[in-house]
Amino acid sequence: MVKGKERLIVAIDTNEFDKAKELIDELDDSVDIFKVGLEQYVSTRGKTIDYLKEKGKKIFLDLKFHDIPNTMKSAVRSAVRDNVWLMTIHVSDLEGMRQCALVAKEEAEKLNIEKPLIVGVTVLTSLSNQDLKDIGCDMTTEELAIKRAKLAKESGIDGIVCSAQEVDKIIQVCGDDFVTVCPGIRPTTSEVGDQKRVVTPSEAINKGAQYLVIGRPITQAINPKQSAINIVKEIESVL
Ligand SMILES: O=C(O)c1cc(=O)[nH]c(=O)n1[C@@H]1O[C@H](COP(=O)(O)O)[C@@H](O)[C@H]1O
Repeated sequence: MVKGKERLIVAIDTNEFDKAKELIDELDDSVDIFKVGLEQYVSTRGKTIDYLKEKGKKIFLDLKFHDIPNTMKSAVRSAVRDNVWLMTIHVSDLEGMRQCALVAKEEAEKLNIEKPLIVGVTVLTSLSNQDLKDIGCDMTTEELAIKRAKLAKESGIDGIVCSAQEVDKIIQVCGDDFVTVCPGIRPTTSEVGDQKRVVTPSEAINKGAQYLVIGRPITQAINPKQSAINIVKEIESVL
C-alpha cells in the first residue's frame, strides 16, 4: 500500500542552515522528501543538500532554471552531479527543455547514478488570470498550464509542476505516467499567504496529483511535526 508519506514533499524555505537542520531533525520520522529551494540554496550554498544526503532523505532541488538552452543544459549537468531525486526548470522553449532532458540522461549514465526527474514549472501557483493579463497573456492560468504541460511532455522531460486546480486536466492530456508535482496546497485551517490557486491535500490527491509540495502550513505551524502527521493522515484518508 502506498503511504501518504511518499506523496508529501516539505519545502524548507528558510535562509538559515541551523533552522533548516532543526526542521529536518524534527520532521525526521514523519517526512521522507524535502525540497531545497532558492532561498535555502543561495544562502547555504548547498550545505542543506549535504545534510539531507547524510540523513538518507530524498531531495528535490528547486532552482527553477530559466535561461538560454546552453546555460540551462550546463546548470542541469551540474545539478545531476549533486545526485538529487527531482529538480525543476521552467517550462520554456522546446529546444531548451529537450537539451536539459538529454544532458541529464547523458550525465547520469556517465556517473552511473539514477537520473533525477526533471519537472517543468508551468504557471506559478501564486499567479491568477489577472496576473497573466497584466503581463500580456490572454490565456487563463489553466489554459496556459495545459499548453505548457503538453510542450514539456513533447520535450522529453519527466513531468511538470502545476496547481492541483488543473492537475486532472493535465493528466487527461499528458497521461498518468507524466510526473505531477503540486504546490499551493493548503489544509482548510492554514493561511493562504501569497498563493492564489490553492487546493486542500485531500482534494489534490483526489484530482490525481502525485506529489504535494507543502511549506508554511508545516514549517510555520506551532507544532511542525504534528502538522506533517495530520497532512499525511489527510492524504491517506483518500488513497
Ligand atoms: O516549484 C515549486 O516548488 C513551486 C512552484 C509553484 O508554482 N508554486 C510554489 O509555491 N512552488 C514552491 O512550493 C513551495 C510552497 O510553499 P508554501 O506556499 O509555503 O506551502 C515554495 O517553496 C515555492 O517556491
